[in-house]
Amino acid sequence: MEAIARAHTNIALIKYWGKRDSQLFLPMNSSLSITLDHFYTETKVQFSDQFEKDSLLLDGNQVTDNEIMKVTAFLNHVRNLAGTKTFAKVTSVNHVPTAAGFASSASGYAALAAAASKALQLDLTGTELSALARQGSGSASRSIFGGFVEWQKGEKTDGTDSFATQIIDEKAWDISVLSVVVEAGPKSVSSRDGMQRTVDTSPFYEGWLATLEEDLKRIKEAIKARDFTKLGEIAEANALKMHATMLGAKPPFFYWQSATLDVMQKVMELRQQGLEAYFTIDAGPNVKVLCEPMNEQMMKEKLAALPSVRDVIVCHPGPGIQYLSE
Ligand SMILES: O=C(O)C[C@@](O)(CF)CCOP(=O)(O)OP(=O)(O)O
Repeated sequence: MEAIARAHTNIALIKYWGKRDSQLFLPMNSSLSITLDHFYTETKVQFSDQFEKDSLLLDGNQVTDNEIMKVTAFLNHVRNLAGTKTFAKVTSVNHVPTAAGFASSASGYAALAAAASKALQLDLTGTELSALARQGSGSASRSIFGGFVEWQKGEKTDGTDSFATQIIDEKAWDISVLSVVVEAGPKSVSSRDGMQRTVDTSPFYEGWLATLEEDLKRIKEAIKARDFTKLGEIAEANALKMHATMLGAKPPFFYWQSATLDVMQKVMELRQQGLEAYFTIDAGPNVKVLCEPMNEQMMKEKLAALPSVRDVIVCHPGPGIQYLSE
């Protein structure tokens, strides 16, 4: 029994940053993202009684024990749904600029959820697949769908109401998302550890949470109205608020390098000059710059000209889960 699936990465405009239940990957708040067309993970899963344990080949390399433990824990969810104890061989390839550490847990666990459930002939709905992928990595719940996607936090303690839904598909509104790759510095705190430390110790965390319902409501209005300015302003402010929370953590931490600030300041300067763009940043030094398609080439040239920028890849809204054959 085997299957292959492809899932694309996503960039959050309203960030997921903190869990209310770390076993079930239940978030403190709802989040909203754009699935990207250029970056994806392709994963093949084979179940066989011949296998004595789960194995994972990632980009042609065997992985660490910790990584295989996480995959086995995740596959146990799928095995429980299928009522089997069979082990699996997982082969995964990240089609992302690896040099930039773009290896995305979102596309990785979304592709794994889809391929593993398909291989075991579980005919899951998009909602069920999103809730399953969430238990591998929270942001993976969003990569099940294409276009603009909302992961509703849910209220139930068992997480059955915490899954993503598509707001508009990838063809409904074309926005340019420039992935700006800066110098890869020392390994920073993982998003999983970073959000946990922030929730546990930052006095700014409550203030962050208090603004999110309004941010989400207003950005959905902006999407409905195709109002790029409103969408960009909310997304940029939301990212900055998220990064502010970690500065108050114990011990404090941050992801930005000087190159990150170079890009942020250039985007603000260009906006002042009339070239409208907004930035968002996740748990790393790289920056995603939002602009309208008519400005993407100019933006790409301006950003690529910064000495600390290594690469600029132009993305657009991309598709949800795809099943492939050999
Ligand atoms: O994507 C976002 O909403 C914002 C972030 O990227 C950070 F900026 C968080 C992603 O966290 P994830 O890797 O999904 O954590 P997990 O559930 O502990 O695996």
